[in-house]
Amino acid sequence: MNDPKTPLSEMRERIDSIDRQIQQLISERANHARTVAKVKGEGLSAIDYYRPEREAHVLRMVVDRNQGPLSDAEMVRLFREIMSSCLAQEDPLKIGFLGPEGTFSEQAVRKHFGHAAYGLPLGSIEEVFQEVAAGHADFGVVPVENSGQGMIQVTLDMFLTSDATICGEIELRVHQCLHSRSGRLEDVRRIYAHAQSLQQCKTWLRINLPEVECIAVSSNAEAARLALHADDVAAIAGESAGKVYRLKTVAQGIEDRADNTTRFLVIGRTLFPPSGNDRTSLLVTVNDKPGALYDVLSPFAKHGISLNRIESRPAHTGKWQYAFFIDVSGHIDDDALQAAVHDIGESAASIRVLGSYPVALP
Ligand SMILES: C=C(O[C@@H]1C=C(C(=O)O)C=C[C@H]1O)C(=O)O
Repeated sequence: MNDPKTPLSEMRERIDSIDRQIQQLISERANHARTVAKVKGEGLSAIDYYRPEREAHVLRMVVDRNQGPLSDAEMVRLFREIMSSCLAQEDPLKIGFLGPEGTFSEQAVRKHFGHAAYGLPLGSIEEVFQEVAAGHADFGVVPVENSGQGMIQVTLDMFLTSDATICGEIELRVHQCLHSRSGRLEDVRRIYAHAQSLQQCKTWLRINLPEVECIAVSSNAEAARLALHADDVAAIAGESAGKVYRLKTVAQGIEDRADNTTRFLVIGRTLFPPSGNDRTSLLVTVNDKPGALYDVLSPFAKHGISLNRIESRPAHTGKWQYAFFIDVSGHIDDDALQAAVHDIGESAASIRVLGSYPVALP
């Protein structure tokens, strides 16, 4: 006990022993997951085995059991990666996202599907929808809303013209950084970033770099790529984009709102069963007549369903026709929601269930 190294080496031995057990259990788990996959059918691909509702349930149990010291989000991340590797034993899920590498969309893909999934960087939100529809990607991940700036209209409008379903939602805390080749604030004369990111950092830019020219480009990762070519150019992007393009960080956490969060949707081609804590997205079009919106909303109150969100867009089907994107609590298999959808169908021009999916995990 007098040797100060003894307690340390004892602790390390204990950690080694725990690691051996963890590793053995992970292997055992992977074997079970493989057996489950065999039960579901031989020779199928990952998308046939993948059960988002079961994964959400597994992760909620992880949160319920968690007693620290690691946070719920950390525990969920670790278990997500274990499930990701278990599922990818067959062949990995292919996930389309708004590229290039290093975007917040890619971070959302990793948060939801883990690192064993195959990420397919695509050129635009439209392309993500197209590649999912064509079957080139199993799922797609698209941004839909930012806590400070509201809805991303391109994404909403894609649901008006495509058959995409919604299979999940992801909430990502967005931390913005300023990156450049030199890493020195005094060198910066021009800043590249996605328009949304410039908006999110407006106050910081006004205070710290009032004279600098700000230029909007197609993505933050593209901004980082451009910053590689000159010493007086900086890019606003996430930490991972800075790493991908080997830039130095001039400043971090430069977003104006401390709770800056972007919500992403997982899009696919099918609907999944209930997970126990779900949200349903509906697309309702109405004709221009008195009380149209009242007729859409009153069935939710009548059947005791909580409305989470409503957003209106021009419907593209005719002048002055409107499409309402409505998110409610519950799964479309619930009797109350079935009844509400039936009632709305009586008065609305059309109603479509975009998807029922597990509420975002931490
Ligand atoms: C093992 C299963 O299949 C897949 C793998 C899971 C896992 O590793 O826990 C969970 C759901 C499925 O995506 C299952 O359905 O239980």
